[in-house]
Amino acid sequence: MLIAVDIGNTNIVMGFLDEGKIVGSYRLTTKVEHTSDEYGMMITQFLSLSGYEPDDVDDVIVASVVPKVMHSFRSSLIKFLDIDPMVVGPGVKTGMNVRIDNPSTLGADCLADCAGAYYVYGGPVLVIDFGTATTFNYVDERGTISAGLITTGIRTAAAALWGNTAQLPEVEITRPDSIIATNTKDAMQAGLYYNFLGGVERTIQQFRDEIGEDFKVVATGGLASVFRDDTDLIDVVDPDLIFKGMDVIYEKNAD
Ligand SMILES: Nc1ncnc2c1ncn2[C@@H]1O[C@H](COP(=O)(O)OP(=O)(O)O)[C@@H](O)[C@H]1O
Ligand SMILES: CC(C)(COP(=O)(O)O)[C@@H](O)C(=O)NCCC(=O)O
Ligand SMILES: [K+]
Repeated sequence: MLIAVDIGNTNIVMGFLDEGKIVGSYRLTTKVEHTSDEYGMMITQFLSLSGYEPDDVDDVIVASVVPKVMHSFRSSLIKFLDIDPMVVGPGVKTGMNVRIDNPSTLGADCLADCAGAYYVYGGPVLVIDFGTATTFNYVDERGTISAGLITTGIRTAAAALWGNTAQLPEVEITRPDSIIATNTKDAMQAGLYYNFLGGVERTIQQFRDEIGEDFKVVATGGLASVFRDDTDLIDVVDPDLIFKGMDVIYEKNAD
């Protein structure tokens, strides 16, 4: 079995892949202070929840955008699974052609998302990752990543709102029943929801205007399903996209 690990700024998400099929996925809070023993305990518990033992794990591939966490996580894999993981980054073949100013600066998660989208859904495809940040990456029909946008995550933006105001509470990011908001909570929920949805739709539209070819839109990330029922500009929501990308990348590099 292959374990694919996405170390994001808010969550570490682990996918267990048995012959390319996702047989389990687990989410934990990204905390810089976690020790390798704490990670090791979580990994072995998740394995056992899915009916596996450490010995069943053939290899691990990691895509990390949090270098500090990467260190203790890697140590935990060495100590508990006796595996030094493959790390998505410079020197690892992805089959993608990254045509931005400095290809090595593209986030490993964005790269793996793009590989997943390209190999599973085909190009051209616009890949949107709704995580701590919201990212848009464009992949053409030949697998060239030619543009990437980064903006605030929905919850990150919302947290800045309640974090910088004395009287605004934390609210759930969810579709409001109506835009006719008449109390603080509803006002925030509808304001955040429609403002962000509009921004996402306009961003997709701008790609359509400037690119001049038809493309699919695939969304992933912890908050990808928020707008799912409210826009026809997103074709597919795939929460496992990054694992699919990492599986392809793993196969390209395994001897
Ligand atoms: N199972 C879930 N369903 C819906 N939203 C989730 C889930 N887990 C996490 N989230 C939300 O998604 C966001 C994290 O998304 P994620 O793509 O994991 O971000 P990152 O990769 O930046 O860590 C957080 O705001 C979190 O509250
Ligand atoms: C843009 C990101 C912060 C997104 O991180 P996430 O929301 O997945 O935690 C991450 O992909 C990153 O740090 N990228 C490096 C800069 C770049 O991609 O250009
Ligand atoms: K992510």
